Amino acid sequence: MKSIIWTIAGSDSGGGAGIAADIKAIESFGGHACTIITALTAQNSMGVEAINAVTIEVLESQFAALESDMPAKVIKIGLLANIQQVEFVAAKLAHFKANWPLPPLVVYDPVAVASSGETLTEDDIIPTLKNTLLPLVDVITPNTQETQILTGHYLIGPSAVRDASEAFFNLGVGAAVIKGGHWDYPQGYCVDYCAVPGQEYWLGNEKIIAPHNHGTGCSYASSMAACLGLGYPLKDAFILAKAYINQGLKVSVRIGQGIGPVAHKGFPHDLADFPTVIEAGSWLGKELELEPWDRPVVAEFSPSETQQLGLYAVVDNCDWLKLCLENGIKTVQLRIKNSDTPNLAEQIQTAVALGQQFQARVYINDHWQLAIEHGAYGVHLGQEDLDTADLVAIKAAGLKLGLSTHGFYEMLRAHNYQPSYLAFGAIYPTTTKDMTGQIQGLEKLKHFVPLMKAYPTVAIGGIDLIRAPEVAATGVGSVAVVRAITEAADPLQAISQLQQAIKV
Ligand SMILES: Cc1ncc(COP(=O)(O)OP(=O)(O)O)c(N)n1
Ligand SMILES: Cc1ncsc1CCOP(=O)(O)O
Ligand SMILES: [Mg+2]
Repeated sequence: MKSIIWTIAGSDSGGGAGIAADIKAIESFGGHACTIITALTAQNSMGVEAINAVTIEVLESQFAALESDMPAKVIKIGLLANIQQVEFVAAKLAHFKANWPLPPLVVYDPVAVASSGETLTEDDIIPTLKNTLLPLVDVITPNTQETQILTGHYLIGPSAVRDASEAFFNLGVGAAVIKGGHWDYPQGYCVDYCAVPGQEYWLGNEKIIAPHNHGTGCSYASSMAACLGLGYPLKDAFILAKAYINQGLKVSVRIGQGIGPVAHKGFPHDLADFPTVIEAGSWLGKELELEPWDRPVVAEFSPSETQQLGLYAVVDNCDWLKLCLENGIKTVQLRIKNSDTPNLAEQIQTAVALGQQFQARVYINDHWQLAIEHGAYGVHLGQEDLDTADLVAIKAAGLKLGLSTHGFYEMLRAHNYQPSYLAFGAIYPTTTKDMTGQIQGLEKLKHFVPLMKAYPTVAIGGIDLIRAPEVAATGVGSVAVVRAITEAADPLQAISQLQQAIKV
């Protein structure tokens, strides 16, 4: 079933912002948009002529109609035209959060000032917003000006952005997404910030010079709301919203005599529209004073000799490794999770020798120092290893590098390193490893594979003989399995059947 997203916002008679933008963005991501209209604005591409706030009775009737039949997974809020509306909406949200079996997430785009410059709300609305609404907000998506109005922080640099997000947390907001479209820092770049207490994400891309950008704020917040409704983690919703806006800005056109609307072009599919995940150690990271600034981002690892790594067996000892190689598997990983395994170094040495003997690609999981020491073909690392492994040494030793990713954010982070292959997981639930909250599903895999078509790609997690054909049909170059081989009644037959099943 489609996820239901309510948008509580004003209508824009010009069709570029507010409710119109929200519906288009939500539907682009496959959500179902329901509307609660707070004001009928009279505006066009030249500006706002009138704001006709609806009465509380009209607001109430819209809430009542939806609440009884179509409860929301996510509620996105845009224009609230006066203090009474803020108080009324806040009371409703408090009620939903306390009483609904599945409390809705609340995304608030604090539309304080229209892009055309006209004030859309009453001047004295701010204290009421802070006291009643913000404590109920899970994600706030202000621009520079709105951040300044709500927090008092003038965004002159990265530390001020952090201070502003802290100020939002102190007001009871769960997560702050501060949009950098209006600040030119670093010069020529557009940098966006997303934070929850204790964790921050920075995204950047070259500024897109697009005069027709009406409705970008509404569309950004609605995209985030839709992605959260689809169950994407915040950092992935952040990436996708940014890509959606970039995509729309690049093809926006004049409609009317003034500023045209950002275009709505569906789920973003072109890597060129996706922002860069800003790493500490990259030049953008240094500009933003991200720590640790002295850990360089090492890129361009030894490329794979093939895009199609085929059936990929992930095993925890050399007996299994040998059996897989003897039965024709050309990509195998030695994954020994216990670092105290007494003969770890010998096993790695044996695995490397077996790989050479069978002219196969043998990757060593985690133990990159021993992999270098024993001249392994490659290493497979996880996202957390990117913060600790000596990538300079791995690259210098000529080892191939495979990287795990779980979602859009991690995929784009891994892309910064230009590894030898990218793995996407877990595609299905698995008992081999705790992947709680990280199950991607086939639909996301269908997005990942074409976006990362420059790399050999691997799908892992819960794949068996039945699922292997649908996984292979996504175009992924390799299917990695543990239990489908190691727990098969007849492992040799399983290997042969899996090899057949992934031929598309
Ligand atoms: C092919 C492949 N993909 C993903 C993983 C998972 O690696 P990682 O994230 O490092 O987790 P652990 O395997 O170390 O638990 C993998 N091993 N192989
Ligand atoms: C190591 C790993 N990383 C993501 S899922 C997974 C385990 C895959 O095991 P299985 O094929 O048995 O589901
Ligand atoms: Mg690992």
